[in-house]
Amino acid sequence: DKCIREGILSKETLAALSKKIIPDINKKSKGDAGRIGVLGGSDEYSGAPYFGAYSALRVGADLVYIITSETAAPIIKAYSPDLIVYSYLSKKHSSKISEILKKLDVVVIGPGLGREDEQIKLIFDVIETCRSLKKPIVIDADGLYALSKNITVLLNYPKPGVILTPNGREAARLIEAINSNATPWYNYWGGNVSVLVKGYEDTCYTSETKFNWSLFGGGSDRRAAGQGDILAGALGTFYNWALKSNLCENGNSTQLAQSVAIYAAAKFTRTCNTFAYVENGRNMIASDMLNKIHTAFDELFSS
Ligand SMILES: NC(=O)C1=CN([C@@H]2O[C@H](COP(=O)(O)OP(=O)(O)OC[C@H]3O[C@@H](n4cnc5c(N)ncnc54)[C@H](O)[C@@H]3O)[C@@H](O)[C@H]2O)[C@@H](O)CC1
Ligand SMILES: Nc1ncnc2c1ncn2[C@@H]1O[C@H](COP(=O)(O)OP(=O)(O)OP(=O)(O)O)[C@@H](O)[C@H]1O
Repeated sequence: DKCIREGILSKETLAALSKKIIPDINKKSKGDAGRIGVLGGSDEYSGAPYFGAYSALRVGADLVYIITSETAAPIIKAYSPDLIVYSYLSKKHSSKISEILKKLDVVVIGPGLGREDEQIKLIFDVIETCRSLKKPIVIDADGLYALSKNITVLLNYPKPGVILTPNGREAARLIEAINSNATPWYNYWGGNVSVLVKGYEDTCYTSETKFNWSLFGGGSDRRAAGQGDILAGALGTFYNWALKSNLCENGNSTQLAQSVAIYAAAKFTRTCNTFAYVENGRNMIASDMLNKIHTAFDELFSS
């Protein structure tokens, strides 16, 4: 079946590389398979950071931390005892946030963050802290809204880089904010920032065009709220694993690691969607996809 438009990476190569990044689980210590943080949640949205964090954990990170608002924290704790939830998502706790960021492998910014000025400014500070710590980050949802309000904040972000995951509308907002014809918009921030534009086709753009691809097929027609959050959390875990795998024989390529992690997360989310849709039909919701993580993971990544 022809369901990927190829750069130099064929869909077979992407599938093989995404299997290669999955770490062994034997003889490891807690933390070796990843410490992922999700910054998001607000008065309105407690589900989005939960979906993201739970997905990162179920995909295989050992420890997943949520940094969220005081209002969302107790709600998320009640959803799951498996997540570590801090109620520090406010300016007054900046130093506590920085301490938590230091121990993370990947930081996922944005699910359910909301669009209050205070939270948006806080995200700019978080990005600056991540830059100085050279933390890989994934930015989704309202994190992308924040980025559109200060589009230069990611310029020349250092390795191991950033992955942005806009839906069509969020991509349009970023393009409007960039407002330049000088370069393809997705290369605006420099070589270490890659972009997944989600939709009927998922398209991966890196600064190395040879690692770009587009994926369609699978999934279902059901567009339940929260699917993007599931993708962003899973991507946090896959990105960490891809960075730690030696995918290139000659040195490490950030862009290849990003491309493979994005492929793993996009394909995984579509496969969870397919399985959940088969069982629930048009009544499917994002929580049904969380129940299909094991089956989807086995289908895609077991050797
Ligand atoms: N259970 C929850 O707590 C959820 C919270 N969410 C959060 O809600 C916040 C806002 O996200 P939204 O996606 O609503 O914000 P957007 O500003 O991206 O979308 C606003 C509205 O635009 C429309 N839209 C979205 N994508 C479109 C597209 N490609 N083409 C045309 N129209 C489109 C939708 O009707 C949407 O309600 C985010 O922080 C997000 O994480 C969502 O993740 C859904 C689940
Ligand atoms: N028309 C479509 N057909 C098939 N799959 C789709 C379609 N639109 C989105 N998807 C898939 O759904 C997943 C999430 O994308 P979506 O556009 O729903 O994100 P989002 O709007 O950020 O989600 P959220 O509701 O969590 O904010 C991706 O894996 C994407 O490939």
